Amino acid sequence: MNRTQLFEQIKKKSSYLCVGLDTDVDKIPTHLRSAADPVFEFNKQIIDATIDLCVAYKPNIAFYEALGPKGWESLQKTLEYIPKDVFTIADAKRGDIGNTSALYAKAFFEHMSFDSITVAPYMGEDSVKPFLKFKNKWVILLAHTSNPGADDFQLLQSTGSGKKLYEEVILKSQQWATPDKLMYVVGATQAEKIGGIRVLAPDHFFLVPGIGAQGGDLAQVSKFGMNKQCGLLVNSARNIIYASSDKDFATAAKSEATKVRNEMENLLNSLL
Ligand SMILES: O=C(O)c1cc(=O)[nH]c(=O)n1[C@@H]1O[C@H](COP(=O)(O)O)[C@@H](O)[C@H]1O
Repeated sequence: MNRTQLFEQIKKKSSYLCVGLDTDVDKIPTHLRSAADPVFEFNKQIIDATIDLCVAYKPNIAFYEALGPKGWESLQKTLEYIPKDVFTIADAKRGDIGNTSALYAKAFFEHMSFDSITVAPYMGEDSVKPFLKFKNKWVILLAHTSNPGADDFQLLQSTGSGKKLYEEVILKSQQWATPDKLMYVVGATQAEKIGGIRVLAPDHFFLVPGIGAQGGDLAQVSKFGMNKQCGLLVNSARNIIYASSDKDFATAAKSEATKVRNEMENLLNSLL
C-alpha cells in the first residue's frame, strides 16, 4: 500500500486507528481456549469487530514468537485474514548487519506479506537499507519511543550538532528513503515533542503507540502531529483487545475502538 492509498483509507473510514494485536494467550477469554487455534480465533473476532473502525493492524511479533511454531502459524493465519486494503505492521523491531537484515526483510515481506516492519535504527544505514529494497513495503524506524527508558539514550545530545539522538535518527534516515517508504515511531507519551518532530519530518507518517494503557493523549498527539495527509497512525492494543475478558470481548473491543475512532473523526474534521 502506498502513502496516497493509506490516506484514502483514512478519509474513507474517518480513522487513523491502528489496532495492536498483542494477543497474550493468558488473557484470551476462557471460552476460546479449547478452540483449535485460540490466538487466531481471538484475533479473527477482534478483526471482525474493528475492521470498519481502523486502517491498520499491528501484531506485536513477541506475542507469537513466544508460542513457538504454533505462534507463527497463528500469526500467518491472522495476516491472511486481514483484508488487503488494511495496512499491516509487523512489530518486530528488527535490524542487524546487512546480510542478516536482508533475511529478516525476506521473512516479513516475502514469506509473510506484511506491508511494513518496525526497525531499530541503532546499527545504522547498512542495517536499515535491506528493508527498504522491497517495492511497496515500508520501514517504520524507532525515533522517540513511548517507554520510560526512552530517555536513557534517545535524549542524548550530540556535542557536534547539539541535536538529540532521536533527532539525528530522523534527519540522517531521510537520506536513505523518501516519505513513501519510511515512517517513524513516536510515542504518544512524547506529545510535547511531537510538534518539533513534525518540523523535522513534515511529510512522513508517524506510528504513534501509547494512547490508552500507557496514558498518551490522542487530542494532543493529533493537534501537534497531524500533517495535510493526516500523517498519523495511532496504535492502541490492550485498551481495545482486552476491554472485556469475558464472552463479550469482541463487542467490548468494538465499543472501545468506536470511542477512539469517533474522537479521530472530530480531530480530522477540525485539523485537516
Ligand atoms: O513500535 C511500537 O509499536 C512501540 C513503540 C513504542 O515506542 N512504544 C510501544 O508501546 N510500542 C508498541 O505498541 C504497543 C502498545 O500497546 P498498548 O500499550 O497495549 O496500547 C506494544 O505492542 C508496544 O510494543
